[in-house]
Amino acid sequence: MESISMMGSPKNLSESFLPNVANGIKDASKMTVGIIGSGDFAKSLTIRLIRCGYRVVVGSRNPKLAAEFFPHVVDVTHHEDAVTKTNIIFVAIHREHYTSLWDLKHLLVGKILVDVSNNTRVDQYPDSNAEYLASLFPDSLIVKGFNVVSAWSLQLGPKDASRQVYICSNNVQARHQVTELARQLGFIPIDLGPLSSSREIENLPLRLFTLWKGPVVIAISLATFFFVYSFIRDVIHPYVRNQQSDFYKIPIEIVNKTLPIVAITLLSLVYLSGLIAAAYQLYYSTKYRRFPPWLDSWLQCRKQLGLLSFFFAAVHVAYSLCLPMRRSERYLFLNMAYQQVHANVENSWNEEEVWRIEMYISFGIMSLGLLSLLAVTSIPSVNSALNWREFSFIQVCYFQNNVCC
Ligand SMILES: NC(=O)C1=CN([C@@H]2O[C@H](COP(=O)(O)OP(=O)(O)OC[C@H]3O[C@@H](n4cnc5c(N)ncnc54)[C@H](OP(=O)(O)O)[C@@H]3O)[C@@H](O)[C@H]2O)C=CC1
Ligand SMILES: [Cu+2]
Repeated sequence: MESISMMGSPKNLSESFLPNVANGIKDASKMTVGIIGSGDFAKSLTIRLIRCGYRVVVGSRNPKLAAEFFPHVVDVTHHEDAVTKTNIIFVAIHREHYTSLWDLKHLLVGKILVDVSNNTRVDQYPDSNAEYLASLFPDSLIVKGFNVVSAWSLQLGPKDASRQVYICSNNVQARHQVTELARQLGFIPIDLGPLSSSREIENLPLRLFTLWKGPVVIAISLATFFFVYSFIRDVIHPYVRNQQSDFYKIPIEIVNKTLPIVAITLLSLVYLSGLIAAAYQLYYSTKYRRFPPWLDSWLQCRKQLGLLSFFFAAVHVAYSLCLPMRRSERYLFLNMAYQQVHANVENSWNEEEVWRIEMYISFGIMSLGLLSLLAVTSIPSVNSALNWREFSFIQVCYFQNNVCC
């Protein structure tokens, strides 16, 4: 697989555009990177490259028009001109337009073409976009990469959380050079080997989205169910039985009753999948048996379930903090005070009740604190900064202290 020959001049290739790791970013100013296309991705990539000290040449069908949207230091020119000026070219156009580059075939021999394209559906075409590009330009060195970052996060710069880029190519040297370029741009490149991995890489951004689908549907269903349940129990039931109108409870009290139940149910789903997986392994007395598909996908979306649980818990806290501010609460309080005066009760302090509420609030705040720790450690950049022991310590800590109001 690694045998595609370097048709151009390999010596030239490695010397001309990528910095020696030891030379670092300083050398980037001498290098020119080409981009075909002048769309959103091309613009954002250009900005990132310039910030990191690279020179950029953009190839467009209409350079005059396109130049207006690029910084003046960028050389915006025709496709032919652009590809002759550099050895590494990002193909920032959609798959359907790859054939429009056919006439440049002789100019692209031995050059690195980086395919950044995405599809709209998983396995949309029989071959991956990168493999298709490779079939059109068999004498070029095709590298797949950068498709998992959005144009938006490209512009935001290296502080943004989505820093991982997956890279693959049949040519080891080309792969290495694009990997190094990604690193210079502040990304964390992940080498996925030969070009056959490109299908997987192209499906990644689409799959990431599907990981949220199930948990979001579950959260919405749970929220609807518990909202309706609380509504019937706390509003409809007193109304039917005693003609007592408690409809004012709908926007805050009923919602605030639903939120923690959903949060705790989602969190229990996170841990339940792990327990079932452990039971499954114990039952078959092996770690090396594949989980059934439903359990597999459940295990994969634990992080999303956990983050949704955190979301519901955080909103619940905000609602709870607002409870005493309500006018209804004030009326109820005044009415109670009046009744107390009427009944000639001077002090209604109930020590047991006081302690119960104090503990209840304290545990609630504590569990939110731990849940936020759990949520923060699930962010990839934080997660990768923790070692295995630190991570499992936080997990166990939470599991043992988990309480809900
Ligand atoms: N936008 C994003 O966030 C991301 C985009 N991508 C990928 O990057 C690629 C470009 O995306 P994006 O910049 O958003 O797309 P745009 O539609 O914004 O731009 C595509 C560019 O392709 C060129 N083009 C359009 N039609 C043709 C044609 N018939 N023949 C040749 N060139 C044509 C145009 O450049 P000109 O007129 O100058 O020739 C146009 O600016 C896609 O493959 C996409 O999947 C990947 C990750 C994220
Ligand atoms: Cu609570």
